[in-house]
Amino acid sequence: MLLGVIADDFTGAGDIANTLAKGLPPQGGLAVTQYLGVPTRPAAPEVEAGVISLKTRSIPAADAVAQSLAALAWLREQGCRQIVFKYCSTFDSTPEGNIGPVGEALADAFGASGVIACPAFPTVGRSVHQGHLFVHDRLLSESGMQNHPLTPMTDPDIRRWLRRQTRDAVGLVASPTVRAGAAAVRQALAACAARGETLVICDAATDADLVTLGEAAAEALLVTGGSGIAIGLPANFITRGQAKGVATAFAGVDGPEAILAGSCSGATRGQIAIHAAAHPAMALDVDAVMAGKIGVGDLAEFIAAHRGQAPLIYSSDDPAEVAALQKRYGREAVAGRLEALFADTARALIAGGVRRLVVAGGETSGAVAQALGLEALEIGPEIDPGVPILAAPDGRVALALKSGNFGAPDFFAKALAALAGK
Ligand SMILES: Nc1ncnc2c1ncn2[C@@H]1O[C@H](COP(=O)(O)OP(=O)(O)OP(=O)(O)O)[C@@H](O)[C@H]1O
Ligand SMILES: O=C(O)[C@@H](O)C(=O)CO
Repeated sequence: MLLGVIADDFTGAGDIANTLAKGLPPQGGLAVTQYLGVPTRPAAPEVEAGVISLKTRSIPAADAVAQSLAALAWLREQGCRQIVFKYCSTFDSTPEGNIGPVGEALADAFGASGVIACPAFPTVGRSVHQGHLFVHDRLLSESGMQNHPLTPMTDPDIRRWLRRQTRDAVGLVASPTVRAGAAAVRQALAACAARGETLVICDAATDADLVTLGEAAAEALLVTGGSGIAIGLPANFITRGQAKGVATAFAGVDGPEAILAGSCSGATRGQIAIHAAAHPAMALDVDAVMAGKIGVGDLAEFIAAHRGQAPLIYSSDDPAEVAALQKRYGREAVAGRLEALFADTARALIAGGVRRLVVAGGETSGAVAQALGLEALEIGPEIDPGVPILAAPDGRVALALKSGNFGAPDFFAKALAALAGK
């Protein structure tokens, strides 16, 4: 294994696995496997990039650090020459972490400083200008992310936001330097390192900027960022003759289907509205869930009753209703209960014969993927930017795990068709 990724959530892991598998024309990408948690066995010899999916975005910082270091240890045992710490393109974190604590702990493990930190993902509108993160033409803090149920993002100055989480000062490599090319970036990162800046926010507004950052990072032991930071990395290994450059393949999986949505993002709620207008959809009554009046049996029954019609179950609600529920029950309690319900339901559905499963939301997908106990997934073609098809190695089940903000308006129907190989 050449390249190892430590991802702080499951959909984010799929996102960067997709980027690494695609690579850039004409070279192509790497042979990628996504692992669910730290694997207990060595990687298969053909794997060139291994992406370890953790669920560390919203847990206490010390736990996130411990899990990330365990992932690092396994990836080093597999011989990785470079590690990427993948977090969200909207920099999802709290003032306590976990981007800062995990980033610095990984840097310490390598004795590294002047480490790139870049969440930019221009294909889906995330760009960094003078250290400020934008979602399309809105500052992060006015993009809807200020209402996120777990990690409300209220400061678009991600250098300042990250500094609240870190031990050391945070650097900035702004776009004039990035536009000056890889050598200028390397020089600026070295200057940051000399000033004691462990993590360095790097501007990027286009894929070309990310390719430059990737080129600048060719020899770096550690890189951190959103999936965009990986755009240029496969080429480094392929041009050096260390990796072959492969195209992804997927034959399709047919059979019963289900869609589960726990994401409350604007994008997911829009996708739910479009899907529910033409397909069976069950809106969860969260008060009834919290009271134990609705359980796995009810959800599994709904899916079974609508087999073949692309049935959807969702807990997603608008920010005001989410805030009211959180006030009533506590943020962690309601999130935990819903995630457990979706996870147990997914396990029951797969046991009952469902073979195509679409899940919306990173935390929700993490809970579901853990419950399914799949250790490794192969990366198939991209459904929409940032969302690949994921296939169980035995070819029995195919999954689409969608980050909250990703996907076209008709994503759910599109994903089920893609999982069937259509
Ligand atoms: N109606 C609701 N009220 C309160 N919390 C909810 C509700 N529905 C879902 N949740 C919780 O909100 C969280 C949503 O996070 P999740 O990561 O699944 O989606 P997301 O944040 O939109 O996606 P991503 O992390 O990929 O951007 C989950 O913990 C989920 O259980
Ligand atoms: O970077 C992103 O936006 C996604 O991969 C993600 O991590 C959302 O959970």
